[in-house]
Amino acid sequence: MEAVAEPGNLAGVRNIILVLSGKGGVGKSTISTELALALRHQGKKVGILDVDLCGPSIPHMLRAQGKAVHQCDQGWVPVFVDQEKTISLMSVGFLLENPDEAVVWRGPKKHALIKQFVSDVAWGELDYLVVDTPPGTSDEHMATVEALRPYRPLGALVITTPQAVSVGDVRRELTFCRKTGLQIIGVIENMSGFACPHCAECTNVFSRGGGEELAQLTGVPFLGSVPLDPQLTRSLEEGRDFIQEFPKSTAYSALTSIAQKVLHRMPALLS
Ligand SMILES: Nc1ncnc2c1ncn2[C@@H]1O[C@H](COP(=O)(O)OP(=O)(O)OP(=O)(O)O)[C@@H](O)[C@H]1O
Ligand code: SF4
Repeated sequence: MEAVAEPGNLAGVRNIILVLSGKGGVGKSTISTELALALRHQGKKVGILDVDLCGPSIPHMLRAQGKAVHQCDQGWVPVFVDQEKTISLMSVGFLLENPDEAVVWRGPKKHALIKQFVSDVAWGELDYLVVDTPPGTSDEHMATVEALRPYRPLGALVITTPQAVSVGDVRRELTFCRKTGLQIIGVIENMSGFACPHCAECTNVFSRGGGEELAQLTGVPFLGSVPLDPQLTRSLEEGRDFIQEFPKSTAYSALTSIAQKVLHRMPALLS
């Protein structure tokens, strides 16, 4: 049986979720953020590790930009995004002098930071740690998976948009998971239709169902479709809690249903 290591700063973290996508801009950071908020609303304590070194957008989405990361005996203390301290966040965005400056580091420096993020953040007790990764399957993904592999349960959520070109990228992402021994929690289709802010109508701007079809073809669970919702875009822009503010929206139903499926699927990854 595979060894289960639970040392150091991840000792109090009960589940780790890696969020992956084949290409950029499909909503990986959006899903990471909203999943964390949805899990929090279901009473869970959640941490977010933003490993997207070149485009750390989560501090903005959670209105935490400009906050400072402090040091303690165990390493970095993550930033708490709410007063109740139910969501904590660590991002390279907190370490840059100018948050608009691009990270142009070479591979070894990126690897070192990822390793440090995995080992040196004092998360304390967490039900879920959501890890937002850069798009694709780069060296950074290898470094992240290698650093996190000893910790279980560890699973991957794969985000796609409905179009065939994005679905093709996801196929490569699933191959990456299989090759690196990463268990797949499921596939999520984002930007799946346009949810009208005035009525419940959902219009399929692009084709629909590519994510579900791919999940079926590859034997991976399909966790749900999240529509494009202008209220969600605005909430992310303004760093507001969409899950709290729009409980009647189609995107809310989709996101909370996905969070419940994740809660249900995680223990199964141990068996
Ligand atoms: N379901 C949705 N409804 C409305 N807006 C969305 C939705 N999903 C994503 N967006 C918007 O699309 C943009 C891209 O999303 P996001 O930054 O999450 O993508 P990403 O895959 O993380 O990108 P990157 O490749 O830069 O890491 C953001 O402005 C976000 O607000
Ligand atoms: S989506 Fe259709 S029904 Fe909804 S407000 Fe727009 S036009 Fe009206």
